[in-house]
Amino acid sequence: MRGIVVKLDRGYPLVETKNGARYRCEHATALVKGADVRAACGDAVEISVPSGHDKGIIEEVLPRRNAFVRKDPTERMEQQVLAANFDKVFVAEPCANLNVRRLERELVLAHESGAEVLVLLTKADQAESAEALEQVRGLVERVAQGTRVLVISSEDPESVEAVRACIAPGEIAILLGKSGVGKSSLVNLLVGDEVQATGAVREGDGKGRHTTVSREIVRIPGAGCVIDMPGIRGLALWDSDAGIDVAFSDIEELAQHCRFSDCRHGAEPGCAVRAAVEDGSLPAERFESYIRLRDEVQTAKKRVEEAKRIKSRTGHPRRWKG
Ligand SMILES: Nc1nc2c(ncn2[C@@H]2O[C@H](COP(=O)(O)OP(=O)(O)OP(=O)(O)O)[C@@H](O)[C@H]2O)c(=O)[nH]1
Ligand SMILES: [Zn+2]
Repeated sequence: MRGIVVKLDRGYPLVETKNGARYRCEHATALVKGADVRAACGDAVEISVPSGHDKGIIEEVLPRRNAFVRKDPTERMEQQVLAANFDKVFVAEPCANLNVRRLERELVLAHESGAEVLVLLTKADQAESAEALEQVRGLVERVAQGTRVLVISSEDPESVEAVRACIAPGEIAILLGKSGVGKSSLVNLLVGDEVQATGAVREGDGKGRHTTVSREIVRIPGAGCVIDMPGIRGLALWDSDAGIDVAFSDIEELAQHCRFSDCRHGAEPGCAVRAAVEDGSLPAERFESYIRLRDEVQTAKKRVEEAKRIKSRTGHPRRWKG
C-alpha cells in the first residue's frame, strides 16, 4: 500500500493511505540497516501490514521532491530530515525581539529546501508603535532579500486569512520558528480548532510551558496543509551552500565583481565584497554572518569527509539518514 507519513509519534511514523486509514509503522530492517533510511513527515512510503502484527512496516521511502534538513543535534556527522515533499516554508519571527542572526540562519535552511519561502512577522500587536512595526518590517525585507513578508497577529483575523490564502489546496507548507513565536496559535486560528496546545493553555497547570514534540500534517479548511516544526532549538547547518547563495544573494551578486572568481573575500586583492563593506553599502554584521554561516557549512562538510575516511579505513559502518 502507498501512503503518506502524516505524523511522527514518539519516533513511530503514522502513515495515512489513500482511503484515509492510518497505520502506526516501523521501518523494515532492510531500510535501517546500512544506509539507515528513516521516514520523515510528508514522505511518500510503501507499507505492508502483516496479519497478526500490531504495526505496519515501511518497506520503501519513495524519492523526495525536497526536504528540510538540519545537522542532527545528537550526532556529530549526520543530517536529520525534519520534513519532506512540501511546497512552501514560512519562517516566523516576532515583531518585538526580532533576532536578525536567527532569521538569517532560518532563511538559509528554508531556501536550501528549494521550496518557496515567506517570512511571517508575528505578534504585530506587541510592536511598540506603528512606526516601530514599519521599521522592523523594513529591516526584515532587507534581510530577506525580496522574500515576501507578511505581518500577522492572532488578534487580527484578516492577517490570518492572508496566511490561509498563501496555502493553496493540495499544497503543504512548513512552519519554522523558535518556540513561543506563535506557531501553534496560528495553526489553531487557521484550523479554527484547538489542535495544537499553545503556551497559554498550559501555563496554569504547574507543569511548565508546553512545547509541542510531535510533527504532524494538519489540514486547513479552505486551503492546503501545514506542518508545525516545534521545538527547533538548534538549527545547525548541514549542506547549505545553495541556501546561502539564495539567502545572501546580495553578497553573491557582489562576488561576481571580485577579481578572482574563487575569491573567499578574505585578504585577496580586488575583493568587491570587502569593498562594499568598507564603503558602507554592505552592513558589516551581514558580511560577518555570511562568513560565519559559510564556515559552519565548510566545517560540517569536512567532518563528513573525515567520517568517510574513518569508515573506509576501519570498515566500521557509519549510520546515515535520509
Ligand atoms: N500578543 C500576542 N500573543 C500571541 C500571538 N500569537 C501567539 N501569542 C501568545 O504567545 C505564546 C506562545 O504562542 P504559541 O502559539 O504556543 O507559540 P509556538 O511558536 O507554537 O511555541 P511552541 O509550541 O513552543 O513551538 C502564547 O501565550 C500565545 O497566546 C499574537 O499574535 N499576539
Ligand atoms: Zn571577494
